[in-house]
Amino acid sequence: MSNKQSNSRIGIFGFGCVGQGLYDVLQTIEKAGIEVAGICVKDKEKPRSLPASAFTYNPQDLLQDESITIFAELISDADEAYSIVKQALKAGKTIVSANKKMLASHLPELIELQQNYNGTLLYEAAVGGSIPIIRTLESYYSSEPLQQVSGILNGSSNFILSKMESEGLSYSLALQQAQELGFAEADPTLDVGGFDSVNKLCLITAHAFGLTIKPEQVLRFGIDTIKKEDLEFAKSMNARIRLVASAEVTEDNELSLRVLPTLVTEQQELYYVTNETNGVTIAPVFAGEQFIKGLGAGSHPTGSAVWADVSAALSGYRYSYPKAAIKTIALNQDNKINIYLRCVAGSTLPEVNWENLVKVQETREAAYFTAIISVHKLQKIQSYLAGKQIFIAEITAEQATNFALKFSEKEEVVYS
Ligand SMILES: NC(=O)C1=CN([C@@H]2O[C@H](COP(=O)(O)OP(=O)(O)OC[C@H]3O[C@@H](n4cnc5c(N)ncnc54)[C@H](OP(=O)(O)O)[C@@H]3O)[C@@H](O)[C@H]2O)C=CC1
Ligand SMILES: N[C@@H](CC=O)C(=O)O
Repeated sequence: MSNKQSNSRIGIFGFGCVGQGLYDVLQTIEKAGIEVAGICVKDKEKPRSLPASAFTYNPQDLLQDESITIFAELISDADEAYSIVKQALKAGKTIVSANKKMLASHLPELIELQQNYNGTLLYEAAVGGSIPIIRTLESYYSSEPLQQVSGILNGSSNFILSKMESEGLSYSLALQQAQELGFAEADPTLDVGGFDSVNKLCLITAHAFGLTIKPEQVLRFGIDTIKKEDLEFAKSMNARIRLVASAEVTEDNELSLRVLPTLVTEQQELYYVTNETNGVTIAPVFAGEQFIKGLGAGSHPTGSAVWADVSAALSGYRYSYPKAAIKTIALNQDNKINIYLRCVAGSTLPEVNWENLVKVQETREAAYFTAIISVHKLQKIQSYLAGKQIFIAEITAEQATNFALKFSEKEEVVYS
């Protein structure tokens, strides 16, 4: 067995929730054999759990230290993370990152840098926290075509939805708890607005389908406008609302991507995924559907995923992006979905060739619609709808019918 790990020195960028988690894991695992060479942080005034001598405030102190074998980039600043990772890769070094925002924004360039300079970049912790999803797609499903990869990829949103649903917490109190527990991003809009799930979906798509997609290309609605009425609607359908990210191959053999609040029923695994847990379904063409569930955020679960990458990288593991070499699929967002839409009473919806747009119910405060719309058309009005207190969830055709049946004053709304 290789004894490569016994002489390894690691440089850690960031000592927040994840950085501390990795540090704890390294201290606890006997024979980890990794020496922490230094930790780079930003705030000189912050109280720390380690002596001041463990820290530096200048990234170059680590990046230019020739004795360091491997880096872990675990900071909350995506721009600075990009510059750290780029410099490390250009020097042909090995670096593990948890920064999905940075990774999804620069993936094609980061893949090229690894090829050009023979560096290594791993990022299991960036998707699904402790769930080994990237390595499963990359290594185990390197050659089998996949039909779908979908699931809950954001711990904070799931925590908020669970707490509102099971404990009746307000949205703002549940968000505050997610922040206090270290699950939320420095800017929680990334979590509740669905951006974080989009970034993770882009990373999944590169490994599962061989496509590098820009985050802006993905349809995205979050849970930031949710109200208790929406949870009551879901309950009346014997369902729960989950923020679901999905990459699926359509009937025309093209790839459709979206992040949407979605009604899930007791028959679906995602119904039972609660709090900061994430859950991902992989549907390979031959193997049959599989479901992986695990803690999607938090200090030690994420630290564990970083350590798994550090350990694998030190044994010579690197991603090969096997599906990119095959690249038989293109992105197409023309597939149609059924949606539930709640808006302020009297609001005007944009005219985008809705199909079956039905105003199911109107109260003094809100109007409730169901409709069919293509992913592409919904994406076109995504920015128009933002900021208008509109909540959208994907539902099934059966749920749309059942919702309409509950109200006798069903009214068809026809646009051009
Ligand atoms: N929290 C989680 O559960 C998960 C987080 N991630 C990702 O991991 C990364 C870290 O998240 P998390 O630990 O929660 O964040 P925290 O906010 O808890 O910690 C961020 C750390 O980054 C440091 N930092 C920020 N900017 C700089 C900079 N310019 N130079 C050096 N250090 C800097 C901070 O320094 P200082 O201590 O001085 O403030 C702090 O130590 C993020 O990319 C996040 O998206 C991924 C999976 C799960
Ligand atoms: N903010 C993220 C942290 C892990 O990726 C989340 O809530 O999932």
